[in-house]
Amino acid sequence: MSFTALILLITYETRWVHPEIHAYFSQSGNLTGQQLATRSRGYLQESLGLLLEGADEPAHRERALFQLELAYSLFDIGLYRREYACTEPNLARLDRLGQRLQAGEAPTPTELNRSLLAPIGCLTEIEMGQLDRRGLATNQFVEETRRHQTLVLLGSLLIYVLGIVFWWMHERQRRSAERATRESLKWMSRAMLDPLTGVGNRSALNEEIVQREGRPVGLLLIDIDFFKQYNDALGHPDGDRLLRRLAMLIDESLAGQARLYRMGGDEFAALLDCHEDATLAGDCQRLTEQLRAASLDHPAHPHSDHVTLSIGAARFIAGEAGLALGYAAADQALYRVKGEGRDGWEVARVEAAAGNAGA
Ligand SMILES: Nc1nc2c(ncn2[C@@H]2O[C@H](COP(=O)(O)OP(=O)(O)OP(=O)(O)O)[C@@H](O)[C@H]2O)c(=O)[nH]1
Repeated sequence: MSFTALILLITYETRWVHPEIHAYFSQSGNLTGQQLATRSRGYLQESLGLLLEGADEPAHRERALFQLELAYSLFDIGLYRREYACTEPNLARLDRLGQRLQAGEAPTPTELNRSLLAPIGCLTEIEMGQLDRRGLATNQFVEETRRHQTLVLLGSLLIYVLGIVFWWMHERQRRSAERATRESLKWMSRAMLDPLTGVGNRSALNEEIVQREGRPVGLLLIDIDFFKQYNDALGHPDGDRLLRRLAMLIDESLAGQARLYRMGGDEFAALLDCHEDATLAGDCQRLTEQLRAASLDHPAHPHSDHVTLSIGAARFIAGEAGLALGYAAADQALYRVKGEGRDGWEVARVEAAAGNAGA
C-alpha cells in the first residue's frame, strides 16, 4: 500500500511542474529585451513630439535631448547590436541628432523624420522579434517540461508495474514453499502412522522416546492370542477389523493416558509416563477386564469363545538405551505369558542397568 501511495505522490507532484513553470514565465517585474525596446521607443516618440512642437525653443530642445539620451541608453545593448542589423545605423543617426541638439541647432521637420522615424521603426522591429523569441523559448520550455513529465510518469508506472510483478513472483514462491512444507509435513506424519489402525508405528514410538528423553516411562507390549487362527477362520478383512477395534479398545482402556503404537502384525505397544510398577499392573488389569467385558468373538480360539490378549510390561527411563532394555524386558514378560497359556499379563522387573528406572 505504501508503495502505491508513493507512486501517487510522484504522479501528483509531476502534474504540477508544468503550471508552476508557466506561472514563473508569466511573472512581471523583470525587464525583458522587448520591454527595454518599448521604453526606448517611448522616449524617442516623446523627443520627436517635443521637437515637432518647437525645435526653435531651447527649452524644448533640452528636454528632447534628455529624452533622446534616455532612449539611446536603452537602445545601445549588445544583444540588439548582434541580433538586429538596423541597430548600428540607427544608433549613429541618434548620435548625430544628439550632437546637433547639443550644439544648439534646430533640426527641420524633414530632418527630424529622417533621424527619428527610422530608429522608432527599428525599435518596433526589435520589440516584435523579442516577443517572438520569448514565445519560442516559452513554448520550447513547456514542451521539454511536458516531455520530462511524461517520462517521469511512464517511469513511475514502470516502477509500479515491476513492483507488482516482483511482489506477485515473491508471493507465488512463498505460497509454493508453504505448500511444499505442508506436503512434506503431511508425508512425514503419514510415514509415522500405521495405515490400517491410524495409530503410530514403530518409528513414531522411537520418536516419542526421544521426545521424552530422561523421563520415567512404562511400556506395554500387547499381542493378540491365536490371531492366525482368527484370520484363518474369519478371513483377513475380519482380522483387519479386529485390529482396528482393538486399537480403539486399548486406547479407551488406557483413558488417553498412553500413546498407542502398532509394532507390526498383531502386536501393539502403549507408552505412558509412569513412576511405579503398580501403575503398569493396574493398566494391564483394567485392559484385560475391559476386553472381557467387550466379549469379542473368536470362533477359532482353542481355550475361549472370545478374543484374549497377552501383555508384557516394563518401566524404564526414556532414551535409546532405556528403550532397548525396557522393550527387551517387556517382550520377555510377554513371551512368558504366552508360554504360560496366554490371556494374561506380567510386569517385568527390569534389572539395574544404564537407563533403568529402578524396580
Ligand atoms: N488380518 C491381518 N492379519 C495380519 C496382519 N498382519 C499380520 N497378520 C497375521 O497375524 C498372524 C500372526 O500370527 P502369529 O505371529 O503366529 O500369532 P498368533 O497366531 O496370534 O499366535 P500367538 O501370538 O502365539 O497366540 C499371522 O497369521 C499374520 O498373517 C494384518 O495387517 N491383518
